[in-house]
Amino acid sequence: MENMLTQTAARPLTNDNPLTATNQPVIQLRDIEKVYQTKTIETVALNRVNLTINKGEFVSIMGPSGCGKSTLLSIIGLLDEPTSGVIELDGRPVQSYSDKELAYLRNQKIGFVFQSYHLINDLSVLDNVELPLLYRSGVGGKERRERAYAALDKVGLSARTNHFPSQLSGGQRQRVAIARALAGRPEIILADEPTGNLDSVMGEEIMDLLLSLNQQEGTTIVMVTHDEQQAHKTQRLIRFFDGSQVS
Ligand SMILES: Nc1ncnc2c1ncn2[C@@H]1O[C@H](COP(=O)(O)OP(=O)(O)OP(=O)(O)O)[C@@H](O)[C@H]1O
Repeated sequence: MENMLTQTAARPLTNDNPLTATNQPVIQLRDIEKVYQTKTIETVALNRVNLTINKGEFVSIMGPSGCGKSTLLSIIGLLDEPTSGVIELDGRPVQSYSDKELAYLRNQKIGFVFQSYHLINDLSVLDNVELPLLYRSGVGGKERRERAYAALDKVGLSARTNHFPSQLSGGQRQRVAIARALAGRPEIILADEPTGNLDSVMGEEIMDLLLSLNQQEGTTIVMVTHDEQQAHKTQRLIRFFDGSQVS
């Protein structure tokens, strides 16, 4: 593997670049409830969840199928709204942000990585990584390309920029998806079972990459996983059951 993040030199330690978790809350959930109502059934997906995640933390979330993990990530990532409760980002309730500020948070502060990669098969690796930057004001063509190359270099895929997703292994595809998130320079990465489709060797590689991002760049990571071993590599393991945090 060429030039993985794990092999790059750590950046100097500054307030913006902590090498370990800080005591500064970046995400706070207060009494979050999410109720899905269909014609026939009401499902309480999240039941009064209270959670604080500090800047620079790597937190994993585990729990049985249907206990609300993906709902929690969607709400933290501002893709979905809670039925009640307050979310604070950087100490400020999300409700107090303007639409413009919310769009900024969604697009720039937070990066998403999904189990099924969500790559576009007709686009090259480089174009996949550049794509979200097209929707960013203030990022011109030259900078887009530079950021995409840099992100692909970080995940060890600089030799694959002209490949298409179908020409890559599952682990490589997930690395492209991580590079796509990194090109946006997010402070927070929300990863929903990022190794769920991978065999154990490739899963380890992706996990090492996420650990390096957290340790070397200070990126806050919240990861849903079914893998106990991987969860134990993170700084904190939160268990959910039936919409509530149990430990
Ligand atoms: N759009 C929706 N409409 C109705 N019910 C929903 C909706 N999305 C999720 N649910 C329900 O909310 C509960 C929590 O779902 P969620 O996807 O958050 O669970 P999960 O822990 O991520 O599960 P898995 O591990 O299987 O992915 C489940 O009972 C699910 O059926």
